[in-house]
Amino acid sequence: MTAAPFPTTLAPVKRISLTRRYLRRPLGVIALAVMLVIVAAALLAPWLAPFDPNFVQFTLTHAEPGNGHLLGGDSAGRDILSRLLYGAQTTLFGAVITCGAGLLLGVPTGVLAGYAGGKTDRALSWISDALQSVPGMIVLLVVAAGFGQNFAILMVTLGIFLAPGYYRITRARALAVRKEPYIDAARVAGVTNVRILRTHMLRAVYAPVLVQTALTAGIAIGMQAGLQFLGIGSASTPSWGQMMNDGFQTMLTYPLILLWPSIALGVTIAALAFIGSTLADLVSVRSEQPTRRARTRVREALAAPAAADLTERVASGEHQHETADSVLRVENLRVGYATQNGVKEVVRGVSLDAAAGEVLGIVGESGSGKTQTIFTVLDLLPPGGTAVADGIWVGGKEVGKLPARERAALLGRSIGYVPQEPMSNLDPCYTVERQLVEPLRHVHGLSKDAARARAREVLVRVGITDPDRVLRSYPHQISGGMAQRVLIAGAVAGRPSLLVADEPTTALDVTVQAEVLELLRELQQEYGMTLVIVTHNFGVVADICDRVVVMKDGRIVETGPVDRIFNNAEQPYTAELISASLDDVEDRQQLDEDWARVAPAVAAHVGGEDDAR
Ligand SMILES: Nc1ncnc2c1ncn2[C@@H]1O[C@H](COP(=O)(O)OP(=O)(O)OP(=O)(O)O)[C@@H](O)[C@H]1O
Repeated sequence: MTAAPFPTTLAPVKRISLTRRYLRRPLGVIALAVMLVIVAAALLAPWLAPFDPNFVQFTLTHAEPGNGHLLGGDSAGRDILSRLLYGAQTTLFGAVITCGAGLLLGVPTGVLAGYAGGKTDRALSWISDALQSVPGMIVLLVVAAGFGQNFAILMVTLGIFLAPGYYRITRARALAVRKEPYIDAARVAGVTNVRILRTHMLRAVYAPVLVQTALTAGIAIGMQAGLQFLGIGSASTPSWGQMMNDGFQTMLTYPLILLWPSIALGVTIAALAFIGSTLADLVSVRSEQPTRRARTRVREALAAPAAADLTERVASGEHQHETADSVLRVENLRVGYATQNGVKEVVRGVSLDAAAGEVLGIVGESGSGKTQTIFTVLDLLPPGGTAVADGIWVGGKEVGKLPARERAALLGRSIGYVPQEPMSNLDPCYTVERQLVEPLRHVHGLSKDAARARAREVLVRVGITDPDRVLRSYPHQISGGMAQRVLIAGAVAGRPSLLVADEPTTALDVTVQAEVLELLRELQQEYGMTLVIVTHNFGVVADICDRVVVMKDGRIVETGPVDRIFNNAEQPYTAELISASLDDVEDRQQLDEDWARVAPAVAAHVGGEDDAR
């Protein structure tokens, strides 16, 4: 038997370090190598430089390369290569001082402002803004007038002016992390603020700080060269800016004198820019988006015809209705994600359908692939997810064959969606009215007044007694149960033919749960909709479903009318799940043991059906 092309159980998630991910980017690796060569040249200058950088030989004035002087001589008769090597020291030293000052000032204050908020945030942000509004170059020239010979002071001053760059990114990151529940949990557990700042906060900001440092170093090197070009700094310390000044004087007659330091400066700044942009790519959201190649790889693995005859690859589930009679029909759906260990397949050949007016329950334990299945139908798979199917039909139309725009229009008009978390599915920036009225106007083409009247009418229908107040409210002004009613109202307001509800009662308390289920059933009957309800709870299935699909590990274990499944489940796994769900007594281990026992037989059974079809 051929080996399965991908793991059949979920692979453990491996965390890949930033360094390893960086080393996979060729452009970043080249830039880093160039930078390392420049750093090595600077550090080893006393050994690599063939001459003293300030040693003057009259015969070397404006000399062409050759005679032991690889890059020739400058206007004062000094060896250009030696001055370049020592100049690299000055340049990198200046960049380190600037970045150090920026880091020391910007990072702790940014983290503190983001974490503490309130007055601290306002005061520190005011200082940062003020610093940015001061013309830095003028201050640098004033400082240069006072400490012209001491370049370190000048670079520290530059670092102070570049600190707001660090401040802004660390403050924004800390503001976001401060709202995370794990920070609240740490506080409740008695972890001190200083410790939270040192651990959680600094860890959260380190990646953007790395990116900022690469960019700041590039800016610092450019500014430093500019100041040295103007003649600021000690004349006895070789620097690239000074060398450019010298070359500039004789640019037309001896262009090579200007060329060498310009190349050194350009290459160094470009290397830092590439390092910065590679890092930015790796730590930004963009890196979570899979590449086209990765998508193709997943699609090929999911559709691999060579593996089609494997027991693991047959479709599971069955169709009860003709395509023309089905409001929803899914055939052999596979969903996968690219991981370091290959393709992780989370839905493994699911076939199901639902007719007009039918209530279909998709039930299964956590991670069984219920949500991924309906997310594919709704076109809501997260960016990393890739789906392949023999076909998905909504209202008799094969959605996969429609152009993206038509598909969005069809889904928007035909399907209403009730999500799991009511509060996080309402935009806190807009009133309930705006959120109900906008889709009715723009998707369903109602006028503003008609849309408002419809929104009010459905709010009343879902049991909201003061619809005008709720319409005026923002999401935080209403309760969770009311928010779920608002979402149900929004889902049915466009009179869809299919209503999909994903664990619609999970986030609600028990009394509200029963009311919401009752409401869904009433609306389904009243509007004649098909209702597909995703749940892990057989109690919900018993309450409102006509038919049920039982899922485990991305496959359908069993499907049938609710009465039959409850009274005479064919699969022991289903029976265990029912009793665990209703009585809450069976333990998890028992479920797993039963599944391990029957899994091969189930796979063979559904495989046989699939082949026959
Ligand atoms: N963005 C993602 N990247 C990788 N794997 C994912 C992603 N989203 C979901 N999965 C995996 O897909 C599998 C199925 O998830 P799904 O959300 O469909 O489960 P579920 O049956 O709806 O469970 P629950 O009731 O807990 O939501 C899980 O193993 C999950 O880890």
